[in-house]
Amino acid sequence: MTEIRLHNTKTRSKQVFTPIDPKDVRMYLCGPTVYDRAHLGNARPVVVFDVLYRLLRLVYGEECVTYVRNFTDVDDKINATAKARKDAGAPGTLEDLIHERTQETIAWYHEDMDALGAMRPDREPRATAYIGAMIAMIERLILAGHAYAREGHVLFRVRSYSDYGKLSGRTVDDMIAGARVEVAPFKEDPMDFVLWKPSDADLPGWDSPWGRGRPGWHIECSAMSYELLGDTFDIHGGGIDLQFPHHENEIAQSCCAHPEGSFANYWVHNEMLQVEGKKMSKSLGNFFTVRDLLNKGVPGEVIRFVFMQTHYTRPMDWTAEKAQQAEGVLRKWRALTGDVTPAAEPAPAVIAALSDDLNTAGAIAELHALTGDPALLKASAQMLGLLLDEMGDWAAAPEADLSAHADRLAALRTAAMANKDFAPVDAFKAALVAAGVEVRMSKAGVELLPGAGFDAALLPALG
Ligand SMILES: Nc1ncnc2c1ncn2[C@@H]1O[C@H](COP(=O)(O)OP(=O)(O)OP(=O)(O)O)[C@@H](O)[C@H]1O
Ligand SMILES: [Zn+2]
Repeated sequence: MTEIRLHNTKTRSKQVFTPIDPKDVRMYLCGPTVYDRAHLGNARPVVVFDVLYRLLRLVYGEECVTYVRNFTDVDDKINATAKARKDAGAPGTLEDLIHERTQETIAWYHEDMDALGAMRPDREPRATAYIGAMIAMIERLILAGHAYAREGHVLFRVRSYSDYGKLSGRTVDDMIAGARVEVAPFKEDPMDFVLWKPSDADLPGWDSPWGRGRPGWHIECSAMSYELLGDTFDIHGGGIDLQFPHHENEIAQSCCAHPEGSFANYWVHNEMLQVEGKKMSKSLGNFFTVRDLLNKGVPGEVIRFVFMQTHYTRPMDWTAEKAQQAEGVLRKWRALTGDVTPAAEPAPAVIAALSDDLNTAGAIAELHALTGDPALLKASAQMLGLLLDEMGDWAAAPEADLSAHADRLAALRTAAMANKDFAPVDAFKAALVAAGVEVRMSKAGVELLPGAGFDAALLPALG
């Protein structure tokens, strides 16, 4: 059987992956909070873990892998968007509007992630369907002395769990010094975190032994993974931004509520998609959505390809240039493999690259070597979620012929050199750029290339 190696954050090393039960390989990924469209950064873990899911299914068998990714559908940000709609006069109760918002966001999420060629996980639990399981887990924690109730809140007693901080390699004292922790009067210790909190009368809430309230974010993943995957499972994934405190807290809760288990054996974290060196995030406002790109005409397959060119443990930027190169390669491969029936198995070298801690860039390099064997190329690319029929043959649309526009721009430039009036050149060039054309002007001549957001309908008239 193919040996898979994964970088395990827990041990800070690349390890051979040995499942607990090869007939039932179990993976949990922290999913989105469903209050708005996913930005491009949110899509990175989806693609990374989709590649891992596909690999696990190939190695262990399609029926032998369970992949769970949750939807966090209880959150202040969701409430805020629903409230804004209500204030703007939308009909229905706040509860209706919250439900409407989460339903709509989940549908968008599916649409956008489907477009990236990501398979749907086997289970996609919504937090609101597991409130009972969360309450049960919190009760166990209180009974075992790992949590305490105060003023309608329940808090996890961080100092009661001696392994706290192991995943992220910090001591509790470092964490207190380094993090801005909320010092609330009901906390025994500033590090303690919320398992349950009271809810305002007009916001979603559930009856509990501690009054009407709602769960903290961290307990959601502990409860849902326990219910669906058990007290010990194989792989837990998420963005590196979640390592502390979210994952640290998940471990503390799960291991203290179910000391008979060890929670997740392998922790796999993807690095961030960045914008000028900073994490793309809603709070920094430096984001664009997957939908923005798709609407600009960037095929989902191109987005996926660009992601896979960088190892998941490295930060990466999105650039139009990378998208353009990816598009060029995919067009070529799609033309080569169009009607070809894929080979029965992917190339061993592609599987070997993926098995080596998801070396997707290495796997793509292997694909480049397979262009002489279209059937094998197709089977191997499909292993990576590329060249799939269900992604639609976007590459069937011919590349735009921009030669007439290039000639026109060259003629305008020649005229401008003579009469020193560059305004017409600049205007024509700006119109091309607005249509998504990449304009390269040099002494040698004018070159026009359709960029990632190219739209032929916006091309300027030739006059
Ligand atoms: N820039 C990024 N690059 C890669 N992964 C990211 C990035 N931003 C968020 N993620 C991941 O996206 C997933 C969904 O996260 P979540 O819904 O909490 O994001 P969010 O709160 O909308 O994002 P933000 O961090 O922008 O506020 C998580 O696994 C998280 O690690
Ligand atoms: Zn989680």
